[in-house]
Amino acid sequence: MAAVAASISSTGLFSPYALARPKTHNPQPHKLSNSNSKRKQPLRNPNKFKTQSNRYKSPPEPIVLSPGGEATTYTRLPPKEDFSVPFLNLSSVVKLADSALPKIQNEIPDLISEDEDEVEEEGVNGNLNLNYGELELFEDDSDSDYDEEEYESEVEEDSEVVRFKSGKGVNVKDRDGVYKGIVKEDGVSAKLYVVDDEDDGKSVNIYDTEGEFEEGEVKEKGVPAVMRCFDRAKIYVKAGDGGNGVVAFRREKYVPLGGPSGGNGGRGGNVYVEVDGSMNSLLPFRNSLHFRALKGSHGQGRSQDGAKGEDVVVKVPPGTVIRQAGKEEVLLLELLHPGQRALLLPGGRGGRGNASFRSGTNKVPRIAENGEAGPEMWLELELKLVADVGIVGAPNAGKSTLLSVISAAQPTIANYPFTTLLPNLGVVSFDYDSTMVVADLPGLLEGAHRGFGLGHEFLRHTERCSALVHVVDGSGLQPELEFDALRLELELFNPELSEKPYVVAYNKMDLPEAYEKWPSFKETLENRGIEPFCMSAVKREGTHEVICAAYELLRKSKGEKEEFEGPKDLVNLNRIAEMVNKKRSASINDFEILHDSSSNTWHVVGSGLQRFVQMTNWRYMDSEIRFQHVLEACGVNKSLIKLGVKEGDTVIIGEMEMVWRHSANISGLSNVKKDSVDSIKWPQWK
Ligand SMILES: Nc1nc2c(ncn2[C@@H]2O[C@H](COP(=O)(O)OP(=O)(O)OP(=O)(O)O)[C@@H](O)[C@H]2O)c(=O)[nH]1
Ligand SMILES: [Mg+2]
Repeated sequence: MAAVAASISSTGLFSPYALARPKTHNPQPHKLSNSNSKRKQPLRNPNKFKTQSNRYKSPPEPIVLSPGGEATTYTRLPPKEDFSVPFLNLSSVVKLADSALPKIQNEIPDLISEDEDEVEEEGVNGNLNLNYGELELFEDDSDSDYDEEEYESEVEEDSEVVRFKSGKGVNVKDRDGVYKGIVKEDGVSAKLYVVDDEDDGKSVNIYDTEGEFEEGEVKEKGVPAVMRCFDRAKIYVKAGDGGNGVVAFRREKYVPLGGPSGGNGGRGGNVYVEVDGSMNSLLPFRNSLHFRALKGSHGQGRSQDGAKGEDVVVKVPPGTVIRQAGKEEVLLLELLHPGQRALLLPGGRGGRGNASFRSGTNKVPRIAENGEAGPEMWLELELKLVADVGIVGAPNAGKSTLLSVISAAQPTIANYPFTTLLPNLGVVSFDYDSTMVVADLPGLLEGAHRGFGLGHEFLRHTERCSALVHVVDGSGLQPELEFDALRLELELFNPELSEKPYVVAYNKMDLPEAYEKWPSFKETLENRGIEPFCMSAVKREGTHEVICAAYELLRKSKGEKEEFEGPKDLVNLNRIAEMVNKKRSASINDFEILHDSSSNTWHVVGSGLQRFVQMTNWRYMDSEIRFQHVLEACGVNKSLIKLGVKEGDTVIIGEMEMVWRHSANISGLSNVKKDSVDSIKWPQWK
């Protein structure tokens, strides 16, 4: 400790470190590979940065709810260009029940006459590098707004390779007719054999892969962007930096030697997360994903402290789960109830002005601190619906119709699969006290557990439901098989789901084909100990019984849960902020030294020390002296010497890169002019 100040006073060098400059101030040599690359990036478009300051002033707009009386209906069709699933060619629609249909494979030879051999050779039995076998592409030609120019597929004459352009979905199915996903990205290429079917003028395309489709890829691409954003979002949050403290002295008539009067910087703004009951999806985060709280103002002369930076509040819908990006397994927060507010990131502390450094031994301190940098992080948000009962079933089974009949919700109903892309919520009220929230979920397909169709995106929503209603389309070919396939999907996705209590509702009883099959369906299920209900959702017959049975299950399961779990602990919503604060208050004495012998570099790592370096304002001479003093006091110098640091080695602490110089009398460090060091008392580092 003594030697440092001694050598400064005697030699005028900053010893043991010469060249003590922050890395960012020193553009030449000693730049290390791990130096902050962000700072080196040139501003590509400075205008962008100007507008960003307004972003956090306008938190995401809540989605306007469609009128639904007492019910909350969450139907919101995404912008047209964002999805392409609903406009399927009906002839190519796949339902769970379609597994019993004659396979499309058998139809192909009829459609292809001359090219049959070629198809057999290259297209069908060719080298398909896929796990799930051969695929078939069905172009989306039922879209009335179909724009030839927008969707250009270049067919190269000899190779028949088609390159897709984005903005148009092409549905991919395998030979069993099972829907696999959508080609939606630009430039995905596939080998197509385009064969015109003269009867209806449509074309049939048989797919041979170019290798672009990986199973995982299909899943990601298969979900239109709007749906990926509906219940998942990645956002960036940053708390405001603290304002800088300043060095100032009081100068006033008749007040000689007025003393230091530099004010402290203001604290940076905090980042909060708040549950907004009027929101129902994470779609607003599609357009705004950076949330930055404002920086605290700098201190001023006359001991004026800077103002606090403005906070930013990120509004999320109820049922949002927050994780740190890249560490998905660690759940940070779960926000369920409207009005809940969590302090996520506390703003940086304001730097102290020179008035705060005044002490009995140093009455004219020429030192002030930088404001502390506000913490920042990327967060993964995931929305899990908070519904009591989930309606599940194959596409087109009548799930939305059922919801529209039992609640005031008005979901879109239409005679094509995947009408429902976003879950709809409806409130079913029996009387004042007994209500339940029912979610109509998008149709399930075989393979949903592997992410096909709307797969994972929506099965997840059923996780929170206490009971399920299985709607079975009675007009399908084999309703029993459809039901079994659905149960299997749920089980494969999550065995816990299949253990939830459920009601089976056999729908479309008004249709003769459904009516005829009802006795055999009922018998099959009864033999397995399940009591199915029959109903006609459009005619509102039998729906009341179904929903009463679901309510009964819900009541029972809620009672059991309470008995089992007991009262829930109050959750500490400010957990993350506490973690940040704990890290901030890490002692300056806790550090580690890493040595890179190839470049003779020593890294001193410790959050307390790094924070100290970041807050040191190098413009002031006294800051550098204090810096040396702190390094000595917390034992960095001693440790380095002990580890064998050599003259000329590079030492890196946080943003600082320095060169080590032994002082002339290194061996007598602790004995030299001890008094001269202790004569200046620095305020304790906090
Ligand atoms: N005849 C008859 N048709 C019905 C009945 N229930 C629903 N439908 C029809 O079946 C079609 C599909 O109904 P939806 O309620 O949209 O089906 P869904 O299960 O929500 O379909 P997706 O959202 O696409 O998964 C519509 O044309 C309805 O009119 C019923 O009880 N009888
Ligand atoms: Mg629907």
